[in-house]
Amino acid sequence: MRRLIAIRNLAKSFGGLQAVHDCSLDIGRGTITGLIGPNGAGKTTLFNMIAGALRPTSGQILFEDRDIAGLPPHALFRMGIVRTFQIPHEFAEMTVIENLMLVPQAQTGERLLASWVQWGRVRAEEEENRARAESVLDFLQLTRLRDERAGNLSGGQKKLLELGRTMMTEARLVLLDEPGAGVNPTLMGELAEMVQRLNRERGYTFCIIEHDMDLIARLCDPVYVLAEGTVLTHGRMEDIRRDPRVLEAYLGGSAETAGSSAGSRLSAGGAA
Ligand SMILES: Nc1ncnc2c1ncn2[C@@H]1O[C@H](COP(=O)(O)OP(=O)(O)OP(=O)(O)O)[C@@H](O)[C@H]1O
Repeated sequence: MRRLIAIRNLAKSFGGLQAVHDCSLDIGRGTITGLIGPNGAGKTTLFNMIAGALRPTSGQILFEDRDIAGLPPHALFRMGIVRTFQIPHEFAEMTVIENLMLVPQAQTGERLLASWVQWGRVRAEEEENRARAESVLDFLQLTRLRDERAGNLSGGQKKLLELGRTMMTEARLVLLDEPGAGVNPTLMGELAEMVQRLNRERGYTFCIIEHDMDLIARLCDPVYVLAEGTVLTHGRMEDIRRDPRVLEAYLGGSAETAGSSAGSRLSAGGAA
């Protein structure tokens, strides 16, 4: 498997707290890689560093062998690293299709002078953009909601729209932050299917943080387990579920936080 991302000895401290340390992992090209771990394990901090929202204290993030650690989000976006958020950030007053058409960067139409002197080209770009947005809606089976205000969508539909927004870019690596949070089981199934199709048919590589272990088991291979800021183990979910060190990490985490049953989180049918 060729690597798309190689993280080497990554660390991030907040004052005296080492949120991530000695963290090394690979994201293979064309994989759907999962990232799990108890609360406070450092998953979001790691995502923030890959997406450029946080500058690492030390270590490397190699994207196709180029060190991208510390590059700003817009530079990473241009390279095809796209992050979607736990809370979808649609423009509520705009329609679904308008939300999609907003995404492409640096269109000719956004440059005032160009819009005066290159009117034909601007029109052509806009038509191309609209056609792409229509095909995204078709792919996500959201065409019936094309002219709906995005603010009126359900939580799960907003997540599909968020996935659609990544499809309007030249995404190479999509970082999905808890796609399953707050989504009903039917839409969860649709979302999972879309991720699989984007992976299979469009060659997107995904890295997913998720507390729903069934969703992780369904989608991800490999799965990395983070605990106390570093990689505890990685492998297939069915092996990870049986790993006593993983159970131990979750038991420790749950004792400090929610107090829920760590065993049931990891067993089939349980969410963290
Ligand atoms: N901006 C920050 N300033 C100070 N401490 C932070 C900051 N962000 C995260 N931390 C701390 O870093 C540690 C790792 O947090 P992080 O959010 O990365 O964990 P997580 O695995 O994503 O947890 P969860 O599953 O609960 O979202 C925690 O102890 C957290 O309190």
